[in-house]
Amino acid sequence: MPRFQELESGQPLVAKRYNILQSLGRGSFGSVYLVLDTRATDGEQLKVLKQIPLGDLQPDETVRATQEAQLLSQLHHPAILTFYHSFLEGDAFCIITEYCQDRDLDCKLEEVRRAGRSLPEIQVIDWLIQLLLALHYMHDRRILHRDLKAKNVFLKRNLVKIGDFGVSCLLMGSCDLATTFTGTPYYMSPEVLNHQGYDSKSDIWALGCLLYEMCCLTHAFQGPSFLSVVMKIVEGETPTLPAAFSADLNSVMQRMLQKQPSSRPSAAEILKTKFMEEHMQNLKDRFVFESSGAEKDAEFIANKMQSKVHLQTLREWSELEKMTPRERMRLRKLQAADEKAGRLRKLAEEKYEEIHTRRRELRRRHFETLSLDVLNESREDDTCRSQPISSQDLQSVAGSQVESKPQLHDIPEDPQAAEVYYNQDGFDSWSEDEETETPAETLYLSDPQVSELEAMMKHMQEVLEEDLSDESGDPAKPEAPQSPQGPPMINSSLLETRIQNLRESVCRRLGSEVFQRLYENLKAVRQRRGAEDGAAGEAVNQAEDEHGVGLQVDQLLFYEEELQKMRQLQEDRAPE
Ligand SMILES: Nc1ncnc2c1ncn2[C@@H]1O[C@H](COP(=O)(O)OP(=O)(O)OP(=O)(O)O)[C@@H](O)[C@H]1O
Repeated sequence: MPRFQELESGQPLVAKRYNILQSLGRGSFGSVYLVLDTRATDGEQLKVLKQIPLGDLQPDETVRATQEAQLLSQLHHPAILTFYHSFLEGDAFCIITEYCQDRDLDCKLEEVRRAGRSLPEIQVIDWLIQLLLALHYMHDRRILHRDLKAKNVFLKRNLVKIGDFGVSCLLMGSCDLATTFTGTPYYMSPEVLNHQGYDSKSDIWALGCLLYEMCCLTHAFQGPSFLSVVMKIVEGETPTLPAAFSADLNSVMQRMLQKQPSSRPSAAEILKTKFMEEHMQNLKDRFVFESSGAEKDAEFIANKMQSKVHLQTLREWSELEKMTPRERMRLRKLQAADEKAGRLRKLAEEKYEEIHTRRRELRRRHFETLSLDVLNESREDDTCRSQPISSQDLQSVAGSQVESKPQLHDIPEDPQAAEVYYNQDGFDSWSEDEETETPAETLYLSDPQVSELEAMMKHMQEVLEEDLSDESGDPAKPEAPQSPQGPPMINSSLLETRIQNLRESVCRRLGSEVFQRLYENLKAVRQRRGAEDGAAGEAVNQAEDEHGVGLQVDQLLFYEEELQKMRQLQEDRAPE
């Protein structure tokens, strides 16, 4: 199989349809590429290809991973990264997912941190609602995420999408194992660290950590060593949000970070609190506003109104001039356009009034800051724009699907050229009949974008109408997810690969000599188990741990110890 890195345009397509455009990066499981789907029929040509080397995966495990991947492709939620399909190509397992051009939440938070800013509370809540809706949808279907973290939340036109749902399970061969051994410890719950199993409440814990991170731009539980992070999670105090955030939001986060899983609310219970319901209603209104194209209507109307002013100027000019027959003909045409502009103006005034009434209503619902354009900071003054989705972004993303309209300043002064402009501008094609319908110019969002908003609104409406007290009695509802039963299926060869990858990555960053010293040092600290945290922290500091390398080495040692324990368990269970 050709290495994907070598594939460029003109090279063979992957799976006979995907053209690799660029590399997006490397994660702990494999490489990620932006691809062009040459057979896309859904308007989403850009997709993501995740290529995971199979290593020593056994054939039956490969089949199971493919089956599970197919299951994931049947999940449809606007806040869950769409999983299109998976296939085997040479020595790699490939997954095709939706592409999120605004990258992941980890990058976004880093950007905000570097700029010395913070996220406004309303933005945090907008994202929290979407993430809770996604978890609610998955938990209802007895599916757990198990690896929720900022890096697995993607941003697309300011909507959030949880990615890598179940992917770690597909790859580790066991969800229990996946939970313990995927990436970072920062989101691990006390029950996972105490080996008490993972359930839906552990996903809630991880989301609580993420909520803290969105507000404070640092991890909820931090420490200089892996062990110190673990100790804070298991025994430390529940963190509090800074005073800049509301007491209601702080209380939501603290409930999500209860040490006892049973004391944590479910996603639906959080969404059903008065505080969250109000925000959901508010978000729903803004989505209605966006998807109806009302924002673009305003721009359209403004352009048309100014065109009318321009027509008057031209008419006055022509009266002053001695007109040739050709110019008179032109004037007649302009007058006809002028009359149409008059009718249009009337329509425009009505539309304007409608939009302003709606805006006033939105503001009334404690929504002062319509323009929290986190993704597009440059448009700070544009307070009329509703924040979650900017139609300018959508237009640029939709690219060829959306025709750009001529701007007012493009109107030529020369009457002949102006005539061409008016013809292009659609005056002549605007029939009386059409005036009563929605003009084509209001269709600014592409179908997938509108349906995404509509789907999100539908999910919010469902939660708003849901009666939680009915939950237990409804036989049609799937049961809440349970902790996995029975002994975990251990795929030690994949785990070894994971450990090996981690080791190589740290070695590359530190150099093998420094790595070895740090490794031995931390190992000695870990072996004196009861040794206080400070000792491990000190050892880590010796490696100038600004990028968390020491923490990774500490984590590597933890993995190795756990692997040993699991091997021992396997041996004990093996038949004589
Ligand atoms: N669907 C996607 N849309 C846009 N960018 C993506 C998408 N999936 C992954 N990426 C980007 O590709 C890079 C690698 O992603 P990947 O998920 O493999 O690893 P990771 O999240 O960085 O680490 P880990 O494997 O430990 O979770 C990241 O920069 C991520 O933002």
